[in-house]
Amino acid sequence: MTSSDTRLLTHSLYFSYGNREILSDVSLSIRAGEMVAITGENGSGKSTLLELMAGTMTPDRGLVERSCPVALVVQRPAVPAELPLTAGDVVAMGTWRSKITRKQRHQHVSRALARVELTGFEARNFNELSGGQRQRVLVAQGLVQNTGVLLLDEPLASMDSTSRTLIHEILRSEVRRGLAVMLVTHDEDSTMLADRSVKLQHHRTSCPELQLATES
Ligand SMILES: Nc1ncnc2c1ncn2[C@@H]1O[C@H](COP(=O)(O)OP(=O)(O)OP(=O)(O)O)[C@@H](O)[C@H]1O
Repeated sequence: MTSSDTRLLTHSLYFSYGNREILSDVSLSIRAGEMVAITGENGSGKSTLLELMAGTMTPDRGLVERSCPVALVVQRPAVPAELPLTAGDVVAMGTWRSKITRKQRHQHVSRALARVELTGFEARNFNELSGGQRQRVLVAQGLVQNTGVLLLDEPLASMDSTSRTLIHEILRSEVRRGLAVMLVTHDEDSTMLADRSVKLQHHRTSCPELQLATES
């Protein structure tokens, strides 16, 4: 790690699906108390990059360094429609690392659902919620993990403006408390809210601030 408050670092990542190159020489980092937006066209490799950073996929070449546990909030979780998982179950999945009692687990889940304004939704079937409500449940699952890094894959995609504002406020408040947040987004407001943004293009990252610095 280059600096003591760096939470996650990627060194020259390369990744291909078969012989199709997706990421080439991607290096980036995120510090404690920082929010970074990852942008780029559909298919540019944003979700793949998050999976590599979270460790749920392995790069072909390059290195990911993590100074703390990392939570990943995926875009669409693999919850089969016939599996009767409740919103509470989905949030509780985020507590698997914690050695806590059943009662404490229940309290953590209720608190996380209350934060995303879904109090009383605990016993509701996850697959019967609206798209925006499901996304709020997933954000709650990310928050309940209490990690040092939170990676979110398009967390606001199906949300109305009230929910977007709520999630923005929650994320900013977590960042103020020292969380490192990296979110994939196509949403201008989220990009504006981030401390910096990194664009994936032609398999690589382009960093607007660095480009401006070299142009001037
Ligand atoms: N399991 C897979 N096998 C083969 N190709 C894949 C697989 N997953 C993704 N891809 C391909 O890799 C490329 C990058 O996908 P990825 O989902 O990382 O992009 P993205 O930038 O997150 O896209 P979007 O903005 O549409 O969510 C796409 O062309 C996609 O079709």
